[in-house]
This record gives sequence, C-alpha cells and structure tokens, in this order.
Amino acid sequence: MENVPVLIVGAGPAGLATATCLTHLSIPYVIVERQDCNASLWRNRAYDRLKPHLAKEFCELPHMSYPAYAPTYIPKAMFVKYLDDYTTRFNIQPKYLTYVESSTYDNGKKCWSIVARDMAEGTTINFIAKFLVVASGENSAENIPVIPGLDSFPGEAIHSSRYKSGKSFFGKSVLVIGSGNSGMEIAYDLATHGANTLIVIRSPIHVMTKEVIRLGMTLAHHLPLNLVDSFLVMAAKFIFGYLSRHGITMPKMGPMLLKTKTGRSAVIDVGTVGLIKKASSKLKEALVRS
Ligand SMILES: NC(=O)C1=CN([C@@H]2O[C@H](COP(=O)(O)OP(=O)(O)OC[C@H]3O[C@@H](n4cnc5c(N)ncnc54)[C@H](OP(=O)(O)O)[C@@H]3O)[C@@H](O)[C@H]2O)C=CC1
Ligand SMILES: O=C(O)C(=O)Cc1c[nH]c2ccccc12
Repeated sequence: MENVPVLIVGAGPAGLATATCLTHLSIPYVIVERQDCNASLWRNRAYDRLKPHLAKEFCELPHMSYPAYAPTYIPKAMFVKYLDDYTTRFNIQPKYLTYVESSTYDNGKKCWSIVARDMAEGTTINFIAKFLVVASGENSAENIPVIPGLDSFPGEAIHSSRYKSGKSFFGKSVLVIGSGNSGMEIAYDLATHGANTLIVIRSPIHVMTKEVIRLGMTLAHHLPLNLVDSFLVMAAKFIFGYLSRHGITMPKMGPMLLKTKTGRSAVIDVGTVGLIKKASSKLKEALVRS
C-alpha cells in the first residue's frame, strides 16, 4: 500500500504539467503511466505531418517556455523533445507500464483507493491518495463507429491513431469518416500523396485558419467571446467564401463559445478546403455539361 497526497494518471502533457505545478507547491505526488514512455499519443499514435495547430504561446506547459528561436507552430518532433526536456528538467519520474484498473472514493475517510497493475512485474499496487488527477487523455481511446459489413470489408480499415502518412496509399481509393481536425488533415495528406480521397462531413463545422484562431485566442483575453466569435466567423467567410455551396455548413454557435461550452473544435484548415472546393466545382461543371 502506497500513501500519497496526489496520484496523477497519465504522463502526457496534462499529467506532466500537473506534476510540475505540484513540485512548485512542494506537494508530493506519484505519476503513473500505462505505456513505457511519456507523451505516448504524440510519440506513437500521431501521423507524421502533425503539428499542434495552436501557436507556441498557447501550447507551452507551465514554468517552461519554448526557446525564442522555436518556430511559432511547433513540429511534432520538437514538441515531443520539449516534453522530454520538461520531464527531465522538473525531475518527473513516471511509474511506467502501470495501468490503473479501478479507483473508488471513500466518503468517510475522504480519500481515493486506487488499484493499479504493474505490467512488467505482473503485480498489483494499491494506492491511497487524497487527490486523484485523471490525465489519461481526452482522445486516448479509439472510436470506430459500428458499420454493418465492416467485418467482411475486403479492404484495409484503420483508425486515425494508426495512420502515419499517405505514402502507402498512392493510387488507392480511401474514404475518410469524420471531419474533425484529424479527418480533415488526413484527407489532405492522402489526396496530396495521390490517393483518390473522399471525406464524410456529417455535421456543421467551423473552418478557420491557424492565424485567425491565434488572433481569436489573443482577443479572447480582452473581449467577450461572442464578440470574438463574430469576428472569427466574418474572417472565415472572407477567407473561405460561402462553404455551404460545397456541402460544408457552419454551426449556429461561434467557434470560441462552441469550444468552451461543448469542447468541439473548429477545423483549422491545412489545405483540405481548397481541394474540396476544387473537386466540388469540377463536379458541378460536369453535371452542367451532362
Ligand atoms: N494539429 C492539431 O492540433 C490537431 C488537433 N486535433 C484535436 O484533437 C481532438 C480530436 O480530434 P479528432 O480526432 O478529429 O476527433 P473529433 O472528435 O474532433 O472529430 C470526430 C469526427 O468524426 C465524426 N464522426 C464520428 N462518428 C461518425 C460517423 N459514424 N459517421 C460520420 N462521421 C462521424 C464526427 O462527427 P460529428 O461532429 O457529427 O459527431 C466528427 O466530425 C480535437 O480537439 C482536435 O481539434 C486533432 C488533429 C490535429
Ligand atoms: O482544439 C484543438 O485542438 C484545435 O485544434 C483548435 C482550437 C484550440 N482552441 C480553440 C478555440 C477555438 C477554436 C478552435 C480552437
């Protein structure tokens, strides 16, 4: 049985940031991680061309800025290196290969009982903690919708977390299901690597550029979100035109409010929208001619 004031589950950016803040407050903690490394999603389950969409001032962790020479938009490898440097600098020592199986809160004793599995040793570890920080990843679990017939589909079907690059899809026909930032960027990567690409967009989305979002996030420090949203929507219409002509409709709520209230993100265009517009215009021309 290990007694700790705080148990942190997950050694991704959120878990590492929490650990550092606790160190600065001189609060002891234990951090556990089921993988054998920190930042495993970024390291092992992200596609090659991924960069955080947010400018560096919005995706740095507490107590350590990026060096001045770092680019405004940090490439994946630099982000992973930053997380490694952060882990070393603040002497964060995650217990790797440690999988939390259950946690229960004892209302009488006002503490958490946590059962974890040491996957290397095959043993059980019991923790008692006053606070439990769940930093196990908003997007760590794959979500593949139930699609009748998928089991017998003769082609390859993968989740976005296993996608690396469009290189291996040259000349193939690929359907991307999902038009969040992953789906839209993967569709662009596939198309620009010569795959015959289709994407399903089932719900309204905001399409923005990373520069507009950066400005919006800066303005949000000083102005109410609905005002910032009006500006963002206007800027997007100016940049992309009326996308409903091409099958992309906009949610009623603005992008900043939507993010705050529901967690749903705007799509930050990496070039996909230009390709969709081109393809949809060609299709319309062909229909007019026929
Ligand atoms: N460069 C970056 O910084 C990147 C950041 N991200 C962020 O990571 C988070 C996760 O992004 P992402 O992986 O895109 O996941 P999201 O949850 O944001 O998007 C999932 C998409 O899949 C659609 N979908 C789900 N089920 C179905 C279905 N059965 N049929 C059709 N469409 C379906 C959803 O549609 P619906 O809305 O209708 O449910 C939605 O468009 C987000 O916050 C995103 O912004 C992601 C990639 C890159
Ligand atoms: O959520 C993400 O990961 C994004 O890609 C973009 C994003 C972060 N903060 C925002 C606020 C408003 C709109 C989009 C974003």
